[in-house]
This record gives sequence, C-alpha cells and structure tokens, in this order.
Amino acid sequence: MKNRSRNPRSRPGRRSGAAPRRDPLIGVEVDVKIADIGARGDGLAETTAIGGKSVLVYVDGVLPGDDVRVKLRQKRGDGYGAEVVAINAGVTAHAAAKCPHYDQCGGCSLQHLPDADYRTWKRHRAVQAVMRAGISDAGEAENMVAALETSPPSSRRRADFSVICTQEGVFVGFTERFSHHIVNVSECAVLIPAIVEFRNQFQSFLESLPRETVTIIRNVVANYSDTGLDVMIGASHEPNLDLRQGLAELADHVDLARLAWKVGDHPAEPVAQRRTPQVRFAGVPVSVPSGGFLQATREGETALTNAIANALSRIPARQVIDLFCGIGSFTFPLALTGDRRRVMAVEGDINAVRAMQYAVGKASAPIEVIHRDLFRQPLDADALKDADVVVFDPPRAGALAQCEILADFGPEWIFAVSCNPATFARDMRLLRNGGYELQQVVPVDQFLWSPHLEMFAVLRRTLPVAA
Ligand SMILES: C[S@@+](CC[C@H](N)C(=O)[O-])C[C@H]1O[C@@H](n2cnc3c(N)ncnc32)[C@H](O)[C@@H]1O
Repeated sequence: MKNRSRNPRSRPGRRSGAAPRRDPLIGVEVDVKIADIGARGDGLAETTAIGGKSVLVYVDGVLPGDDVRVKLRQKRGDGYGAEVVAINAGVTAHAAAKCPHYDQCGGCSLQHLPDADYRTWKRHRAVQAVMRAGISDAGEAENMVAALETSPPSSRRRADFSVICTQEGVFVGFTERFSHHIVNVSECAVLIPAIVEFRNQFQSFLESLPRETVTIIRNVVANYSDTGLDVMIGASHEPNLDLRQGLAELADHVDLARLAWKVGDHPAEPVAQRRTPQVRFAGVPVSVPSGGFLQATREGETALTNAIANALSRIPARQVIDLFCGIGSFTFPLALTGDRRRVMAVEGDINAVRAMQYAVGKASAPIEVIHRDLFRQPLDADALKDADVVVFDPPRAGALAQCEILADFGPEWIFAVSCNPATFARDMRLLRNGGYELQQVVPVDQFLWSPHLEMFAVLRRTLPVAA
C-alpha cells in the first residue's frame, strides 16, 4: 500500500492575513471499503459514517476490496481526497512497486495494480468513454473496443521535469500527487534510460551552480529524437555567459543533440547544437522543434499509425486531411505508405509547420502544410468537400469547434485520435448526433501506470451531409 508521507522539500508557502475558513470534515477519520478505481487512478469509496450523510472518498494507492481507515485531506470535486492511516482487515494483493520513488512521485498512480488488472482497468476506461459518447448498451460498447495496445516500461521518450531550488537543495523531477512538492526521480520505470541519465547529470550540474542562478530555471523538457536527446530549459531570465559556457560543456559531456533555452513565451534559443534532432516518419527525416510534440513512445506512435493504416486499407481514399498534424507522425505515413495519397496537413504551431514544410519539400511528398488555429478557425464546408477521410488528433481540450463543422459537412470517414477520454466522449457524441456511426475504438497505452489513455476511433457517415 502506498505510503505518501509528507515531503518536507517544499517551496516556502505564503501566508495570507485572514485564516481561511476550514472545512469541518478535513482531518476526520473514517473506515471505508474500496469499491472501485476512479478515472484518476484512486480507489473510490462511499461512506455515510459522517453524520449519516453520503460522502464520496478518493483514496490514493489502494485497490477494490481494501478495508482501510482514511483521513480526509482535501475537498476534491464531488467528494474528498483521503490518505490511508490504518489498514483494517482483508487487504487485497497489491503488486510490488516498479520504482523506488513510487510512494512519493505523482507521475505514476497504478503500479500497485497487478498487471492483468491494470490492463483490464485501462481498456475499461475506453469502454466507459464510448458509453459516455452515447453508446448506452454496455455489451455494444465492450465489443467496439479492441484489445489494449501497450508500451513497455522504460520506453517514454519525452519528459517535462519541474525544477526548484530550496534550502534543502535542488529538485529536478515530477510533482507529488495533489501537491507542489517536487520529487527527485533519480530512477524511473517509464522513461527511457537516456532521459533518466540526463536528469541525474543535470541535477548534479545545477548543484554546482550558485543558488541565484538555479532559481531562474523553471523546468526542463527532454525529447529523445532519433539523433539523440533534445533538451529545452524553461527559465525566467536569459542565462549569463558563465552559465552558457557551463551548459555547452554539459551538452558535450552528456552528448546532447541540442540544448536550448526558453524565456517565458519567447522562442527557444539554441545554446548548443551538436546534431539536428530528427525523427523519421515513413522514412522521411523531420527536424524536431525545441520542445516540440512527439507521441510519447515509439511503440504508441506505431500502434496509432498501424491503426490508421488498417482502417485506411478498407477505403479507396485519394484525398486525406490531417488536422492537428504536429510534425507529421501520421501525415507522412498517410501520404507515402501503400497507395500514395494527397494529404492536406493543418497545424497551429508555426515551428512544427516550418519543420514539416522543409521535410515535405526535400522528400517531394504529396503534402500541403497549412498553418492555422483550428480552435478559432476550424476548416469550413468548402475546405472539407474534396476529402475522403479526415484524421484529427487534437490536444487534451479536444476538437469541439472542428467537430461542430464535421458533424454537418464532414466526409464519409473520420479517424479520431484523442489523449483525453472526457473530450473524446464529447466530440464523439457531437459527430454521432451529426450522423456518424462510431465503428471501432483502439485504446493505446503510452502512459504506463498513469490514468492517461490514448484512443483511436473510426467513424463512418450514415446520414447525408447537411444541405
Ligand atoms: C496531440 S498533438 C498531435 C500531433 C500529431 N498528430 C502527432 O501525432 O505527432 C496535438 C497537436 O495540435 C497542435 N495544436 C494545439 N492547438 C492547436 C490549435 N488551436 N490549432 C491547430 N493546432 C493546434 C499542437 O501544436 C500539436 O502539434
């Protein structure tokens, strides 16, 4: 059972003048039996032990069947977050943690689930999302969802570490759950070893610097490209000359492909570029912009592109639109594998668009890349009219504005990729109301032992386009 003891290494908190009004239930202890695991990976229990009123309790690090005494720690949504203070009878068999930081680190929350139960739970999240999209028959939703595609441990190729410097030292890591404390993750069971090794070297490097230098650093993003690690440091100020020199030496020492520095919303500026960070999609090399988006694991990217290719193999598609295309994980395979197809690729990040345009030109690929904010200016009926298939893969917020137009004017086929079951359900519901049939969902787990889930969906229009 997870023991989330308080981490003393916190930022000093601020005190306001007036004492905040305290919720009388905070600090109360109750006995509960865990009934289920919720969407964020905590155990769920309901108790009427407090004044006969039903209270929902979210407990970290427990499994269904666990009988525990918990202390309510904070208000959380429609219930209370709680921590285990004692184990009563009948604790279920918890799996051993895969990582020494599991008790503290908020990156993973489900290592204590036995592997088969974990996979069942994760796939079930996709079934629940399908039901929230309006397929109310549980059997129908169950049949629609394919087997879970998983990524192995030590395969995550992207990490965003928080950095803080306190009286106790320098911290480079992930936040503790439900807190601002940073856990120094000197080992990690999900990240590729090269990223963990870099983190450890980077922490040692920061420990060698004056404190006032380290305090300007906010975070560090590490992307593992095909040509090596691409690192971007986020900071509040520009680095001075000494720091630049030190960073260039660190890049040599750790064999980084590139090390860039980014102040606030300003563009990232390379401090050391030893190789161009690149990835290949369908054999085409594409430069990765500093801090740019990559699918979290190679295996996850392959599972998604295979799912797209399988769905496409049944359709005589000549023209495809790839929305929220990033640097083209799907665009190049769509255009260049199997039958060559014309692809219109749309993306809001100008650095990704430039990287794509350059790669498209070099490869003479049948791809047109368009820079556009699809939240403010979704593609309209005219832009959609020649497409046989639309693929979309939005950020966590989903593709609401675009789906409203697709619902009325979208082509026969839509392939949707989503990293958020909640917005996935909303967008699928919209498309189904517009006359699309949700045919298949493939759940892809790139975020091992976390509640995050990627989903691929195939939709087919069964009602004609709006007049
Ligand atoms: C989940 S990523 C998918 C990228 C790509 N499909 C891939 O697999 O690598 C979402 C992409 O949407 C882009 N994006 C975010 N907001 C956007 C907007 N308002 N308009 C257009 N693109 C946006 C991001 O820059 C990012 O590249």
